[in-house]
Amino acid sequence: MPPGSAGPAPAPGTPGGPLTVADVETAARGRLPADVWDFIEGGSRTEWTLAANRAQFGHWALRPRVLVDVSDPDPSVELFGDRLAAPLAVAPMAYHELAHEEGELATARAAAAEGVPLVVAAFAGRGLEEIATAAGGGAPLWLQLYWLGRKVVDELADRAAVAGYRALVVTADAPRVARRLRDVRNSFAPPPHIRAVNVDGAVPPVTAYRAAGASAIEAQSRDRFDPSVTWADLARLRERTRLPVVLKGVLTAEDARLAVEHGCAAVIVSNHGGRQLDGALPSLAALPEVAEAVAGRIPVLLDGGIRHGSDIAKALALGAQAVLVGRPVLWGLACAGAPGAAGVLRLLREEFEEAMTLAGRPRATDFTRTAVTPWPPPTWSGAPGFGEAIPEGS
Ligand SMILES: Cc1cc2nc3c(=O)[nH]c(=O)nc-3n(C[C@H](O)[C@H](O)[C@H](O)COP(=O)(O)O)c2cc1C
Ligand SMILES: CCCCC(=O)C(=O)O
Repeated sequence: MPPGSAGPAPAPGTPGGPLTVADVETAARGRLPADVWDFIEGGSRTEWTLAANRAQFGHWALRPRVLVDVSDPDPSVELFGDRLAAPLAVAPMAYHELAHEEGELATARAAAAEGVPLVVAAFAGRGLEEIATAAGGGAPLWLQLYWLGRKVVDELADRAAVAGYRALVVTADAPRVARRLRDVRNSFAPPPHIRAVNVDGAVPPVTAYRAAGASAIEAQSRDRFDPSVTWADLARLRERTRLPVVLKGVLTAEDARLAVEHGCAAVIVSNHGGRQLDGALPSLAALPEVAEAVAGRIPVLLDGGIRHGSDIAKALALGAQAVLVGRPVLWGLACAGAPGAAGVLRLLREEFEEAMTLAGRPRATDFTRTAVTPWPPPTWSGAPGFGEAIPEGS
């Protein structure tokens, strides 16, 4: 049990429980050791991109339609042959046991209860087969991969296929883990009982890299991530596996086009939650150009800063078919284990359903480009226009 806590906090949706994702965040903070909190919450360097991810949602406003029959809103969407209860998935995050002792097993149960995919991280603390058992077929599982050498990647891809995973997610924005100053100041390393069991043997445990004034996670990545990989390696993996290959960490039209050309089944517009290239554009700002370049050929997903149902609506309107949510799921886990994480997912789905109903857009696919407008309008002096051309002379 995390220090300072006396049993589970109420999960969202229970009487007296949190009403917003921000409430869950506040409750989680009091339940986690300071260095773990910093690792989860933090971004790289100045944390500009981390803040910009959130701020960008404030630069778009929804355009509601009225007198539309919204008696039966349906937030579900289909991805890779699976029907999802909402256009929502759990983003890959290493070491869920930092938030709760049941780790990814609890998250898998939460995702299954809510009918949304869980992207299991290569650096999960539980075996990918036992996570599949915990999900019990209720949630599609996708496996995230880092470039840890061809042998490790191939083995993980094969195990995922055998265990019934539905997709592979290749993270492309991390040739190494960026410098995260909070982790450096805290000399952060996960405690020794938390191990990346799926890559154990191939990669020395992260605690082996523990050093004063350094992040063990960054040090391990510098030692073991392969920064020489290119599109050719992605193409090779795609040819080798029968699972759809999703590329995570795309922020430009150029890379989106290359992803389509190299046979990716989807792209995830992401800056790794502001944890990799500091100064990179906010993911919502990159979404329109990626969606335009992809032109409907493959699904476009987005993560980074999703904290409300209306954020999901805005992302869909700007070209995403679904979003992934990261930190809030760990906050839910920290508060109340599986029910806490499920509560966060349910809260986001319910908020999204409310947005659908009140915006007069009863299907997820009704959030087209006309469902949002830049805010403040680009013609206002001082408004930068965020992704829209500013008219001459304005
Ligand atoms: C604690 C933590 C660990 C993460 N670990 C991974 C990882 O192992 N692989 C990966 O591709 N992304 C990882 N990410 C990034 C998430 O997949 C996702 O891009 C990001 O958290 C989304 O932003 P959000 O937290 O604002 O929702 C991690 C993020 C956090 C907060
Ligand atoms: C080697 C684990 C990396 C985790 C990660 O990607 C993150 O903390 O953002």
